[in-house]
Amino acid sequence: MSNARRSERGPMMTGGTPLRSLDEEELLGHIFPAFPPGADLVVAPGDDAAVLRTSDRTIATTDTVVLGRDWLDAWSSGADIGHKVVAQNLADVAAMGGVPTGVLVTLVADPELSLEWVLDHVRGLAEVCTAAGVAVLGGDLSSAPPGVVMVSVTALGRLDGEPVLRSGARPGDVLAVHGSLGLADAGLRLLQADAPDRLPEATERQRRPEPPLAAGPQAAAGGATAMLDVSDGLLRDGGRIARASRVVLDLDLSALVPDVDALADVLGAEQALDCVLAGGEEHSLLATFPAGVLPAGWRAIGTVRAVRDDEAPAILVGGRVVTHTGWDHFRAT
Ligand SMILES: Nc1ncnc2c1ncn2[C@@H]1O[C@H](COP(=O)(O)OP(=O)(O)O)[C@@H](O)[C@H]1O
Ligand SMILES: Cc1ncc(C[n+]2csc(CCOP(=O)(O)OP(=O)(O)O)c2C)c(N)n1
Ligand SMILES: [Mg+2]
Repeated sequence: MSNARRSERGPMMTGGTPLRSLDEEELLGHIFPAFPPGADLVVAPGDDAAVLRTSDRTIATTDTVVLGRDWLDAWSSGADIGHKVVAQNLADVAAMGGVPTGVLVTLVADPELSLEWVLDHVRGLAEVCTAAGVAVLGGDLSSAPPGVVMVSVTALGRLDGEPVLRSGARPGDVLAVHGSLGLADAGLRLLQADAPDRLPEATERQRRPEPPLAAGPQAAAGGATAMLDVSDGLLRDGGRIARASRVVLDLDLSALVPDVDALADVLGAEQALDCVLAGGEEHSLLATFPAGVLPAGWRAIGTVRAVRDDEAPAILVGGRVVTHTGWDHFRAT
């Protein structure tokens, strides 16, 4: 391979032991010891499939990250990516009102990828699983063309009550958030500007989202009528609740001032507002609750009202339509 081709691949693939020097069994022999034991794991990884003791209703979700689309080698370590891909999956389980129980992990990689990156990656994902009491059930390995690395995680979860859907918001409900808004997008912008140290909290959130997992089942038990995690931006994800529930969500801009202020010194007021309204990858939880029942840790950021004859279901800011769009994988902007 030419040096030019190697340098395109970046440090993940240019130092250490390339995966092509191992066979699959050897690689799995390195990977399995990193996984947490898992109290409900009846058959651990290594057989044709794992066996997990679980509830009678199981939540299932999957999310994938791709090098160059979801992270750059220069920004994130293997452990960061392990943390991120698991956290974003567990956030989807929490957003249904469930408790995550297990994950399956598929790594598809250029054989030049280093074993050291993979082991760091496995350590990062095992850390999140251990902290959340989640078992690693297994996964798959496959090779990929030059420069390609992707990790796909499938998460399972237990549902103790009723699932909280996107479609249950009712006029008169309060719109509330648990967690920060805009930090991960601010971190992305700072990484893109090669200035990650200007707001370390933001770059850390971009690298390692911290979804409030316990707040999902807490919200479900506390009467949440609709819920999701903010992965594509407050307005875009809020719009999904509005359309599924056939209501109008009206954001109260004054409730978002602390989020904007936390970013404005570094990014300026306009970009800070953009991050808060449209920033993806935050994985905070957004939910609606009947008025007067907001559980601890949730803060009201708006209201839910009926759709008028002359309008469609939508999310508004201070009663007005806004044009910030949020993240979309396919649309060229
Ligand atoms: N390729 C696909 N095939 C089948 N279902 C899909 C596919 N991609 C997404 N979905 C489903 O569409 C819905 C929305 O997906 P997505 O926007 O990724 O949700 P989230 O933001 O919660 O991860 C989910 O129910 C998901 O399972
Ligand atoms: C190199 C790079 N470019 C762009 C982004 C920004 N980005 C990637 S995915 C995404 C949105 C969330 O991802 P998605 O797969 O849509 O999550 P889901 O909604 O399925 O949970 C954003 C803002 C990034 N993190 N890294
Ligand atoms: Mg998804």
